[in-house]
Amino acid sequence: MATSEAHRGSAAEQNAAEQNAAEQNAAERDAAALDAADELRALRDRFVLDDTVYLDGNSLGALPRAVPGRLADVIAREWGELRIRSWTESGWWTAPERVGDLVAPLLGAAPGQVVVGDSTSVNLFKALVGAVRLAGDDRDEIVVDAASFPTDGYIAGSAARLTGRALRAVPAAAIPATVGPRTAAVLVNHVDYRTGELLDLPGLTAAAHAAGALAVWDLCHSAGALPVDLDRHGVDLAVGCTYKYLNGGPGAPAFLYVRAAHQERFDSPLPGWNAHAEPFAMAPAFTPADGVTRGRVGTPDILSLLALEAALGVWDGVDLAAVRAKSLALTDFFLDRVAVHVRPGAAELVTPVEHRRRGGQIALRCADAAAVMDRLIARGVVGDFRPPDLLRFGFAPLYTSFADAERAARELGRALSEAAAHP
Ligand SMILES: Cc1ncc(COP(=O)(O)O)c(C=O)c1O
Ligand SMILES: Nc1ccccc1C(=O)C[C@H](N)C(=O)O
Repeated sequence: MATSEAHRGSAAEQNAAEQNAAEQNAAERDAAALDAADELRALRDRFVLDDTVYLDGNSLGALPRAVPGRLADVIAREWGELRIRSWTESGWWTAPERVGDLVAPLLGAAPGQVVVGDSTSVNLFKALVGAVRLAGDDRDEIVVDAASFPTDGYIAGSAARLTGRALRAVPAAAIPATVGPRTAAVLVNHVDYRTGELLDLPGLTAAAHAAGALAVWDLCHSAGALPVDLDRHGVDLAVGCTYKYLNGGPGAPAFLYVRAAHQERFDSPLPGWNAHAEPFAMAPAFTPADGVTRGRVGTPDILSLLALEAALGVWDGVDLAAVRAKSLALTDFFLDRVAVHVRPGAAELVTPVEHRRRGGQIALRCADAAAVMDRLIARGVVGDFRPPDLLRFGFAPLYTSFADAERAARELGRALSEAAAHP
């Protein structure tokens, strides 16, 4: 009897294993079919990738193939041979505006409104103090989304102290009810770096405007991940980094958008000589340059800036609506596969399911998230951990495949089971 029960047990196990294998094959076929139908799939070849499933492009984008050769040329020829002549002959001096105009279409901005340079943090400072000055003296508070990336809150705090304004940090949902006749500027992150929630840029911008305030947006997690349409929605000022979905490389310079209508009155709190109308006149008095150039500060970081310029070549001929459609399809597929591979209760989804509220990443909450992510990375799937308990998975649509999403979900299920078995 014991033998026949053991026999029945192993037959049931074998059955389950066969069913799992069949389900797995079907999932891999589904992923392959989705990849075959993906109109962006050829773009993956524009990047240097390996066998790793790389889902951290929302922190550091992958390396575009065109960058190493271009950077080698900048170093050997433009710097090594032309030296100082390159400021004019190689177009170094005007690169911040030129590269800004390459970023602009990805933000839904007409030319002449985006300049590239400095870090996001520095540009946040310029944008916020600039916004307060544009708003005028009778407005004495800055409103900030309390869930912002920390640097936004820190810089807003300093901008408030320096300009003598109060800082009010409130949840994004409370912004429309918070803004009023005292509000100078509102600072919001377009996509929450933790939860991946996409905030309502048109609605919150309109709410700020209805109160007579300026809307300042941090686009770090949306630029290159989805259409932004700054011009169409009347955004006043915006900033964002270029090392995530724009693949500019570690520490790549950030961008600053100043709406054309505000440029004449935009008064930067960091008016370095590069922001001067005639920098080479080296005049003792400051006269701001026309246009978005007045958002510049000092000498641009040429190597990083030109690496970014080369990296932006991957966007040639790419339709942002197709990027967004693929991003949503990838994250939907990943969630479907997580439901299959992850034991119920082992991880909780914190990213909104609705498309209109989702950016380009998925975040899951689980116990021992840091250790789970370490296990997952050891299994060849790179996401990241954000304290206290989040696993983040960024799906950069230009180089992430549906097969990657399937493998990531499968390995996640294993990493979670392993972590539960060996706490
Ligand atoms: C929303 C947001 N703002 C700002 C930053 C960073 O700013 P910085 O480029 O100055 O490091 C990040 C990520 O690093 C971010 O996610
Ligand atoms: N710039 C970095 C440098 C080193 C490590 C991470 C970053 C990030 O960009 C973090 C990102 N902003 C985040 O949303 O977590």
